[in-house]
Amino acid sequence: MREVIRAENLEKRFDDFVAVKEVDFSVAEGEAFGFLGPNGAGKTTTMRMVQCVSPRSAGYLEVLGMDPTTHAREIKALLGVVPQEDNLDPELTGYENLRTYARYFGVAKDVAEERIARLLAFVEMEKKKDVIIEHLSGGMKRRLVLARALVNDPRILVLDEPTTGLDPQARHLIWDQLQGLQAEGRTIVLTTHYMEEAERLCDRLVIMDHGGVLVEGSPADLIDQTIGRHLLEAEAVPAVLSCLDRHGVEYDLVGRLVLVPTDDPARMTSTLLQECGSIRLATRPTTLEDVFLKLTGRRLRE
Ligand SMILES: Nc1ncnc2c1ncn2[C@@H]1O[C@H](COP(=O)(O)OP(=O)(O)OP(=O)(O)O)[C@@H](O)[C@H]1O
Repeated sequence: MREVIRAENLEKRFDDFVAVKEVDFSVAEGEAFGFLGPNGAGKTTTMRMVQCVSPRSAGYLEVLGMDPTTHAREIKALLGVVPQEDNLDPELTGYENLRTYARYFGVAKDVAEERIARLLAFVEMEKKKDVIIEHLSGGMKRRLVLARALVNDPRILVLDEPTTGLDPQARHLIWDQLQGLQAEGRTIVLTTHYMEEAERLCDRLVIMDHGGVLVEGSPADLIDQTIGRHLLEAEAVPAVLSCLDRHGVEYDLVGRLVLVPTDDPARMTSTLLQECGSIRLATRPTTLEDVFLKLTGRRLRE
């Protein structure tokens, strides 16, 4: 598959603070690629370099075969950007916001009208297209920002926390729309601190922390390689810990819980129940949150 973004040893410094350090990643055409990490991990800073709005301090970066330092205009014309903060013009309507962008990108008037109508339908905002932005809900604004990012018919869609702050229904709608866009063949690059979003949308992702990349892979690979498919959670009482030790089972202690990776949750459950009597335990699929916890000792959202 053709590579559309490549970063090697990418670095961004603000004075003597290194916000992004020695980051490597590559994005293939048509895939959904994610940056998952807690606040301050360096996700937005990385995205801004890709979007050609913040020059890199060191390293190599190529977007659609071009260097953002020398070809910012050409790259920007081929990107659709959903920034972290909604920056729609609050005094204009949704339709007017889209039309302003179409003019900015020099889209011919008749093409723009047809495209804006199609995009408003796509994000389910036809009925509200003439309402001024400040009278819309957060989810509606987010959908309009997504539609606006598509006005120039971009090859790559770059989204910085597309669903932060939205309720579950609004979030699911955006997820469906992003999956639809990927099915059309567009490349999707997104940042998120929601592990569910990363698991659901991303073919591959990097997990970032403190400006660096911890691991890269598909959600399933990262889970398999770091922990395994299932986790058993039990109270970290002495009877449980000594039972696990007796059986030579590895575990992690997190607060008052013991987390036990297992390929056979039913067997592990019955062993513990037989040997420890009445204890509280549960098994569940491993998540990327668990992967992050395992790698850093911290939760994604603390
Ligand atoms: N213009 C700037 N000047 C100085 N420091 C900055 C600047 N922009 C970002 N930083 C710092 O760089 C680090 C990474 O910030 P960044 O916004 O990339 O994190 P993030 O992973 O996107 O986090 P969030 O999930 O909160 O958006 C933070 O410590 C931030 O304070």
